Amino acid sequence: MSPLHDDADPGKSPPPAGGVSAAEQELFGGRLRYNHAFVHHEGALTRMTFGQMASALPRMVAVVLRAGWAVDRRALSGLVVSQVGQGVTAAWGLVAVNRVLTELFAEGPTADKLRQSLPALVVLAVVSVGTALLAAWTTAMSGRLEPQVERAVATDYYRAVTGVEVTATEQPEVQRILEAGKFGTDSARRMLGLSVSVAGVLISMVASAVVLASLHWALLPMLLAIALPKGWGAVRSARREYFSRRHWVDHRRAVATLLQYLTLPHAAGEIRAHSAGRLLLHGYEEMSSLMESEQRRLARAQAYTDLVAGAFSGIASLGCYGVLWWLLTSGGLPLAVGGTAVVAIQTSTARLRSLVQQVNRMYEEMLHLGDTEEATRVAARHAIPATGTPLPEPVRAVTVEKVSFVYPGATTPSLRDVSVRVERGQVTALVGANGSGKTTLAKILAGLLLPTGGDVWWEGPDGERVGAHEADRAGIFRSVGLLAQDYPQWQMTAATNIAIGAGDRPRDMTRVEEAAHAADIRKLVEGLPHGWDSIVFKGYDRGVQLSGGQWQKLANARSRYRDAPVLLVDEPTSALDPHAEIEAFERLRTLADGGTAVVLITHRLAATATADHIYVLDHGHIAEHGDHDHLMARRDGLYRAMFQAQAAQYGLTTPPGSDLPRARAGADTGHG
Ligand SMILES: Nc1ncnc2c1ncn2[C@@H]1O[C@H](COP(=O)(O)OP(=O)(O)OP(=O)(O)O)[C@@H](O)[C@H]1O
Repeated sequence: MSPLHDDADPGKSPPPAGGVSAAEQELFGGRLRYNHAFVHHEGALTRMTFGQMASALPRMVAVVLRAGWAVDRRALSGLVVSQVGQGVTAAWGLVAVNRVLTELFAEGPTADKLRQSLPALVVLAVVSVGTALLAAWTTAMSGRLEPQVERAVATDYYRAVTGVEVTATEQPEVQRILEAGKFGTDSARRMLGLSVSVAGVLISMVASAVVLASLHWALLPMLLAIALPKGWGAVRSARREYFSRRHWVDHRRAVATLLQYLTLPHAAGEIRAHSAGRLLLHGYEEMSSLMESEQRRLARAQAYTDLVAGAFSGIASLGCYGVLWWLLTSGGLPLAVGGTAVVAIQTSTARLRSLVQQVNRMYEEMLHLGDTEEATRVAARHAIPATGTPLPEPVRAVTVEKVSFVYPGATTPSLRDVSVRVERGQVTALVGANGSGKTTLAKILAGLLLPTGGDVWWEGPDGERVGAHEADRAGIFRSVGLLAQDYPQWQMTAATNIAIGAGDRPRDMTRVEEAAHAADIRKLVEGLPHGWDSIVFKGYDRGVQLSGGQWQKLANARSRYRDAPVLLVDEPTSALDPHAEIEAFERLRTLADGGTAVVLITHRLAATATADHIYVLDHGHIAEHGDHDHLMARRDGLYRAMFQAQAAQYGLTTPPGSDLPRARAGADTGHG
């Protein structure tokens, strides 16, 4: 029996040997730790000494402030003014305390001393009201600014990420950097909040320091001596936490995935029918308990660091009060000044405690924000070029010429020396066994992948042509409608599911309805209680559940709505019933007859019988091509063998030499 299936309480079981849980081993095939990239990243970070980090902090604060300045200058200016104001009130408060103490410690009757100290007491009261008002202003302004800064940083990041070449996102290193950047977008918000309060505390501490130094110069270094060990401890703990988080990122993601599956509507049936829930939940418990052991390790290390920092800070406080004692007894400091110094040291150490906590968090947020910055930089480096040679107008044909393609990290090419011609007014079919390269070729035609060898030529009416490598890629995307094999199911309205096919154009409901009609889904959508505004996901108020085939029709409508000269459809009928399937293929034929270049990828060879040209892929190269009759005439041909195998399923195999059965679509339309 697998270790995952015993009834032991995973929370109580000891950490597994080698740090790999049975769940990790069984569900994910081994240890999930951020190794290669982590080491690389850590290398860069460990070079960042305390001093380097101290200088990086203002730079990151500047990033956040710049974003704040760009989105809401008034709120940012309000924040700065209120913070400086609070520093000034803190200094005034100390000066007023000093006045009050000086008056109270002076010679004379108590009533006189109280009267003399009254103005300073009034100043103290005004200062505290002023501080409260300024604090309220700070809260209002930062509440206004923080979400805007988060939005600005997140928008920059996601804009950059969605513009990255698909090939680059296939590189694990790039993928990880882009993924890590996700965590820093809300760090920008927290960073701003923390920067504001850290700035507030710092300003009031500087104000206290100035007042202290003006009372006696020796008091200032003492305050620093108390502060430094705590600062060191904070940075050390934050770095440790950050490294741990990076190291465990894959493990965390896997645990989150396990939980996600448990509530995923798509998986609900299998989870129950296959009893997968128990396995997943047990896996979750076991993997989380491994993370808990890491949390315990971190807590122990942090406690130790806090102890060391606290000890040094305590020794410094002791020294500070000793010097104060000595100054008072030796007559170097008046008693009233000593009293003020005690108040200043007390308030400063309280502020210091909160400063340390906030700097600690700020430091960690800074590292995450740094990841977002790095992700945005890497995304820019791998971005799809924004410019290029415009495509000929109108496009008449696309020629794939001696194209090879190797996926990043792959050892063998997925396409080898492939040449294909796609013309408007024709249906071009790509067929072949699983993994033979059809989808890869479609992605290359769509401009999503650039060939590693050869090129794809976009041809105009007079034979002028532009290669995909130097072409304006946005122009290629505009010229292609795509129905991918694993098309997305947008959990939005039915109308959006079609209109999102042309996200670069304003929505045109008449065309949405036409596209839906062409894909045989219009009647169904219009019959829903909320029609086009129905959300095609059950979790919402206006939510409805579509069947697999209905989803596929919606996706078909989407690719139609794009209304591009080239339409690439990858298994467009895999979920359709036989009648719907035949109709769908007939509609593709009609579309081609109307002037579209239709590229059809399918395993339903009855449909390819009507195609104008068929390319048969085998292990990444074109093994055969021609029309249906031509390919069927090849006695030992791959296409013929596949066609016969499919026909045999229906008991339609004919004796050698006799005519092979024709597909209904082909027979009906007379093509092929
Ligand atoms: N993102 C990827 N990274 C690495 N290799 C890939 C990737 N996508 C596909 N491949 C590999 O490229 C080869 C061709 O895959 P492709 O998806 O193009 O085949 P296909 O002909 O469309 O298959 P199917 O009929 O199963 O859809 C396969 O060996 C596959 O493993």
